[in-house]
Parts: sequence; structure tokens; C-alpha cells
Amino acid sequence: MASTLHSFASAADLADSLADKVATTLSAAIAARGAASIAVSGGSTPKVFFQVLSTHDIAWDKVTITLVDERFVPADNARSNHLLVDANLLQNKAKAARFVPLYQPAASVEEAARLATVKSAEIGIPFDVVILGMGGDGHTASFFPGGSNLAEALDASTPRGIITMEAEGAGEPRLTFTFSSLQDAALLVLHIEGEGKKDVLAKAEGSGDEAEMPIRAILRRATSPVEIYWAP
Ligand SMILES: O=C1O[C@H](COP(=O)(O)O)[C@@H](O)[C@H](O)[C@H]1O
Repeated sequence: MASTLHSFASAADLADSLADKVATTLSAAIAARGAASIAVSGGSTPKVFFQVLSTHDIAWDKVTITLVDERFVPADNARSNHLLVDANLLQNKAKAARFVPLYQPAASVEEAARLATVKSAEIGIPFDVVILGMGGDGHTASFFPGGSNLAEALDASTPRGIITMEAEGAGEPRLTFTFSSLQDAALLVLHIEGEGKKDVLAKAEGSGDEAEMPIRAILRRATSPVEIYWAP
């Protein structure tokens, strides 16, 4: 499916525009079905966008928020994506939203993935909005190059849900929605910032294996168009 690049003069401009687009999409879903869903990324990039989105006038009590991926760490760990969402998105008007965490306090990451899959199945499919990020190594969600379950995660026939991922560049074991869960969102966004990420994107758009740069799976095979939001 095609992708469209939306470039902005600053990260603040990007955050305003992306928050407007997401708010409009969520509100349209609520008008049509009485509910809306959004899966967001962690990392350093989405913080300002989260803060702006949290102030939008949406029927947040009808919105379910989850994460595209998470570290196998509790929500009070400084590296938790849940913590980032709590501090920046589940604030202001968005406090009324329901949050479905991927981390579960289970004995193993595999058991946590199983429990998270059960809990996330209550969220309607497909997602109304998915916001992906991208690492400098071309990973997105927790689809890491060299990841322990990368082939399964990227296989379009792997069922919707959460699987585990371990990789050298990932730090802790990870929990990630599969490619099949994310690729058909009504609004599928790749949010990246900085010249370095633009270079990584250009490389990913070239030829080469998906396993080397897993973002290629989204760019090449997502059934929804990929809206790329970039600022320097
Ligand atoms: O590990 C992760 O990193 C990516 C990118 O993060 P950034 O700090 O370069 O913005 C993120 O999309 C993913 O959700 C996160 O778990």
C-alpha cells in the first residue's frame, strides 16, 4: 500500500497536526459505532504529541487506548511505555479514556503475552488508529532485527494478538502486537523525527530484506495506507 509523507517545520507543528488528525478519526469512529480505539508507541518521540492530544475535546470515555509494544517491566519502571502514556496522554481530558496495558504481572513474558492477548481481544478490530515509531535500526513496535520471534511477528497469517520478542537491541524482553494486528488500522501513522530517522526511512524504502529493517513490512505490506509524519 502507498505511503504519504507529511513534513513539518517543527516537532510542535507536527504534534498539533497529528493530534488534530487523530482526534478527528477517533470522533468519527465514536459517531459511527459509539466507541474508538488507538494503539500508540513508546520511546522518546511521541511525548509532545501525547500532551497535545490529551487536551483535545473528544468523548474520551468512549476511547480505548493501548500500546503497540511494551517492555516486560511493571508500570512504575522508568523504561515502561505504560508510564510514558500515563504521564503524557492519560492526562487532561484524556484522563477519562480506558487504558489496556500489555504488561501483565505474570511469572514469564510468554504468560504475560497470553494474558495480554485475551485482554486486548475485547478491543474492537481493526484499530481505528495505530501510531508507530521507528528506531535507528529500522525496528517498529518490537519487531527488532534479529528478534527471537521476528518471522512469526511479521507473518501476515499470524493471528492478531501479542507475542514476545527478545533481541540484542531491545534491552528487556518485549511484548508486541503482531503485524496482522496493526497493519489494517483505519488510520495507520508512522511518526518519526530528526534527519537521522529520515535517512533510516530512505534506506528502508529501498530494496533489502524485511528482517534487516522490519519497518519494511509495514511500508510494503500494510493493507492501509501509511501516513508518515516527520519533523526535523
Ligand atoms: O523501543 C521502542 O522504540 C521505538 C522508537 O523509539 P524512539 O525513542 O526512537 O522514538 C518505539 O516506536 C517503540 O514503541 C519502543 O518500544
